[in-house]
Amino acid sequence: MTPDLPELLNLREIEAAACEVLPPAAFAYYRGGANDEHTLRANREGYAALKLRPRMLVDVSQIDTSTTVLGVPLAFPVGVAPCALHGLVHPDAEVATARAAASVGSLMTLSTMSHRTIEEVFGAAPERCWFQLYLYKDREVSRALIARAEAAGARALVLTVDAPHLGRREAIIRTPVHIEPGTVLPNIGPRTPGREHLDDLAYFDTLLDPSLSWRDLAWLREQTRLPVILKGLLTAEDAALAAEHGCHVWASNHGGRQLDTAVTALEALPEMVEAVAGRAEVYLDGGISRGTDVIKCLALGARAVFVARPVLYGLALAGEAGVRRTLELLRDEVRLGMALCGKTRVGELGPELIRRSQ
Ligand SMILES: Cc1cc2nc3c(=O)[nH]c(=O)nc-3n(C[C@H](O)[C@H](O)[C@H](O)COP(=O)(O)O)c2cc1C
Ligand SMILES: CC(C)CC(=O)C(=O)O
Repeated sequence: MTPDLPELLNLREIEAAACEVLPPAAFAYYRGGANDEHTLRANREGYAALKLRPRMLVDVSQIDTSTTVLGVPLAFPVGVAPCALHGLVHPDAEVATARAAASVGSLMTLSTMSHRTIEEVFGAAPERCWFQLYLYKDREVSRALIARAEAAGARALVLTVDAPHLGRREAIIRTPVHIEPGTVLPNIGPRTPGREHLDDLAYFDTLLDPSLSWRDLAWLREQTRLPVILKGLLTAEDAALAAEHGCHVWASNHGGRQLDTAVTALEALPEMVEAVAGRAEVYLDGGISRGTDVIKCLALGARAVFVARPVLYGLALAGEAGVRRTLELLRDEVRLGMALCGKTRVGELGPELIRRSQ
């Protein structure tokens, strides 16, 4: 029997409980990483290797975990990363996630590959949504999505740049994702004739534009006035280029789902923050499951972090309430962790808080 939400004391327990109830194809799709899953594991393991240097005898009777991301106020420095196909595990899909995020003062990044429409999701979390864009070969379809996201109130556009093709996720080769016949995936348009035999992710792969390059950012700028964030960068070189192109930076290896053995975003963060040199905001995702993970990322220069799988697991367990429980656990852990580090505001989290283990 699935335990009640209050009995699940941390994100790992939420994951374990969700994995018991997930349908096999959703489990394979949500959990999996690319190839041998080295990067997937490294994402999690990296946080424990970084040791904290807490300060004592600081008045921590008042802790303020709030911050802003591109002007959006966050009650704590954690947002929801874009994830495709929330509807595999809950009928309210991305609407439930958006509501939960808004209810705790977080932020929802809506994936291009969603079950629910941009307007439905953004309506559930006004002023608290970003739109994640996968650029299609068919620019006209992408242009229309950008216009709709902007009209519906998106506060930023997140262009995913680490997936010219989908990585090789062997779990979903074995157990492919097939959406129920008759289900409309609102942002992918009708099937291209001749591609009907493909499963939904293999089909999505055929829509992506592998020619996407820095030159396309000029086209993107012409389509929108929204701030643009490049998601999936992992080097100082690319972070510097992003800032030169007027974009913000989202350090990520896509949850170990793209290039296996790629560096972790946590490892890459210090060089990226240095390269950006304050010209852009820098965010991070990958493997976050504890408040101390969040604190370490902020100490190394991230403005905020994002979580993907933990949110999907909360959704699978209990819809909106499950996502809320996931985010509340992180929020409370961030607050306690800051107090135990002797820090009262996120602005006080700096590199002196971290000691690298030998
Ligand atoms: C099931 C699933 C679907 C995802 N879908 C998207 C997506 O549509 N767009 C995107 O940019 N990233 C997508 N990602 C990557 C996440 O945004 C994130 O970068 C990654 O999962 C790392 O976070 P995590 O370790 O908290 O899962 C997806 C990840 C998962 C697990
Ligand atoms: C539709 C997919 C390409 C979503 C994705 O980014 C992922 O599965 O990692």
